[in-house]
Amino acid sequence: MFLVYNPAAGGGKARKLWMKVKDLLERYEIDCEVAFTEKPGHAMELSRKAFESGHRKIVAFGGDGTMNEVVNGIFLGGFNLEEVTFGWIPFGSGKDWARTIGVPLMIEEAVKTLKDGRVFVQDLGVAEYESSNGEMKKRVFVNVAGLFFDGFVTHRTNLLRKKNRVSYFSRIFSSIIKYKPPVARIQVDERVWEKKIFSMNVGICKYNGGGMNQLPHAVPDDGLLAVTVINDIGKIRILANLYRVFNGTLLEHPGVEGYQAKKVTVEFQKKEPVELDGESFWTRKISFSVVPRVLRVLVKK
Ligand SMILES: Nc1ncnc2c1ncn2[C@@H]1O[C@H](COP(=O)(O)OP(=O)(O)OP(=O)(O)O)[C@@H](O)[C@H]1O
Repeated sequence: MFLVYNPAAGGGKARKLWMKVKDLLERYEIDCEVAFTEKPGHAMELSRKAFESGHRKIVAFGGDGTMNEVVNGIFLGGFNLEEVTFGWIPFGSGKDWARTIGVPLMIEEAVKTLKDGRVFVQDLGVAEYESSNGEMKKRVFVNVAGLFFDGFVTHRTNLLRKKNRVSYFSRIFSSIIKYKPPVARIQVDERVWEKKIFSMNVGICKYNGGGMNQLPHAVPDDGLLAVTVINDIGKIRILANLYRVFNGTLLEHPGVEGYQAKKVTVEFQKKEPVELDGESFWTRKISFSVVPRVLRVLVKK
């Protein structure tokens, strides 16, 4: 087994937990090679190298961003994802992927799952987008992608030096005030619209932003992308209905549309921030598709 350990996860708190994780790995007799990430993007390189040197069980310690990089390392390396079994010890602000698929959120139980868990095979999201120099790029996502307000707020929170629930929620509120919904052209399978949208998510799983249920209709292994479109219903209504992302009733609001689709394309009039599993970048055009049941993940029995 190969462990990619992100010491920067959880605002750097992960670094202090290494001895605890090491003890747990020994206690559960899990034999593994470990590598620490040294910079953003490094987890991708480490997982690709682990595959090349023969590892087929690749595990990460970190948040959704670390898992995203570990999976992208294998996918963008051109290797067959189905040959790998991924494991995850979730840590950090986003344990959102874990919430849907059943990876334990507590460290000890997550370590134990690496030993005695069962394999769950889920779909994989694929994003193809125009990069800043006009080149088309491809990246996969394991959990949720966010556009419009979701892309904007993720971009702004990623710039925060100190990340905790208070700074995160104050960023959400200040972003709601600041955000100006743009007009965009959206295609969800055969349906096409050109309109102002407040926020949009495309995902394999349900949660993002640290426990917000943005895609209550997502089924991780149905071969489809779940899509939520929040129309431009006005900031007062947005604030008054914010509770719906916490109690799973988002789609019950008449201003919110839910779809299941195989292909989604969004074209903005100018570059806008978009996020994939919490990692943000700017693009003018992005398409999403899905590879059904290809990602093998260890989850609780
Ligand atoms: N050694 C490092 N120093 C700084 N950043 C790193 C390092 N290793 C990895 N990273 C970056 O840390 C970021 C956060 O990782 P991850 O999402 O797993 O944790 P997190 O605590 O949930 O993150 P966040 O709170 O930033 O959302 C990723 O963008 C990753 O590329």
